[in-house]
Amino acid sequence: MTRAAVLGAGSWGTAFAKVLVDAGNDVTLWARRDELATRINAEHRNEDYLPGVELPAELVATHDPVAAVRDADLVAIAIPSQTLRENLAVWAADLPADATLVSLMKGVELGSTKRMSEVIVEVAGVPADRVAVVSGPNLALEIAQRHPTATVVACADDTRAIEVQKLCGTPYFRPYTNTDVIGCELGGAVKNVIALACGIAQGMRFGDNTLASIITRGLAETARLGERLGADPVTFAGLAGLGDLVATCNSPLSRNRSFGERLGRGESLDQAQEATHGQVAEGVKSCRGVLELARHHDIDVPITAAVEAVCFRGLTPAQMLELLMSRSMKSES
Ligand SMILES: NC(=O)c1ccc[n+]([C@@H]2O[C@H](COP(=O)([O-])OP(=O)(O)OC[C@H]3O[C@@H](n4cnc5c(N)ncnc54)[C@H](O)[C@@H]3O)[C@@H](O)[C@H]2O)c1
Ligand SMILES: O=P(O)(O)OC[C@H](O)CO
Repeated sequence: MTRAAVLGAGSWGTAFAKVLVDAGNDVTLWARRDELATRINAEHRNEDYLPGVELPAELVATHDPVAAVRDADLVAIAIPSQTLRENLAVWAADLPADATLVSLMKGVELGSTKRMSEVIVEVAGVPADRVAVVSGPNLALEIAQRHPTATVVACADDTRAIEVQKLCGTPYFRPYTNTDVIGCELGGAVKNVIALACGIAQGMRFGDNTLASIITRGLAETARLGERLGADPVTFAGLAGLGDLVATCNSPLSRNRSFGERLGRGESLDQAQEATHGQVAEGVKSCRGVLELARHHDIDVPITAAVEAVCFRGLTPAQMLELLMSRSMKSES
């Protein structure tokens, strides 16, 4: 039996740990709070993050990261992107030498503008082909409820991607492989920002045409930036691109879309933040990282820039829509 560790017992870490148990692995879940680990072991539930979901009795939770990763063949990480560097610096020395490290996170690091797999390579001191990324239309609660879902396992080493694919495939969770790590990761990080924009439009009570326009033009700016960074443009038409955008931008379960909706209704950043009850809306931080990255490569990302301006520069949602609609006319491509 394969030993797997999942570091982070929030919505996605817990749901992915459940997937790994259902796929037949021996899984330990690390929780930041000792009290949560104890509760998961006693009640087989994680109500704050996955309400109403019964977790498998075989899933073991611990507050001790060393115990969590001991002898693990696969170590998956699901914590807020901006905390990865500091946490991994503590965990790195105890990671088993040959384990595959899997990023479940969707963000861009502020300051360095690095993708999460790049941060893992740097901080854990491992070769890039030992790091895989899982990304796609993967709303945690739906997966925990076993709704049929597809995803992508991206790794520069195709053989390793296939191994991870086998380890996390279940009758309700269908992973495809891809060697385009840049495209898959960027798709996941930028869609959070586009989902904020969709939420803002939703909060302003605009309809489906507006949503579809933001989704499609959001995909265009993601692909434009991705191509410049070396991604395969085809990836953006796949699960980690279009698939994730459609799911996140349309779902009331998305924290990013809900956060945007509050901004669109006129709430402040602090008010919207408070309403997340500590859960992460990655797009709020990543919009700055993505914008920095795009500017560094001289790529135009108007929706990302507009979202960043609403979050941090006092632009109102009405001004944001006006700004986007009054840009100079151009060809679609
Ligand atoms: N929730 C989803 O549906 C989903 C799906 C796919 C990917 N993701 C991505 O997975 C990552 C984790 O998201 P989530 O949904 O599990 O978030 P979450 O907010 O539900 O949980 C985050 C977890 O990280 C812990 N945490 C918070 N601050 C921390 C810190 N400073 N150090 C260590 N741990 C800390 C929390 O205690 C919690 O257990 C994000 O990058 C997100 O974009 C989420
Ligand atoms: O709830 P969100 O907005 O973080 O989105 C969750 C997942 O990334 C959807 O694939």
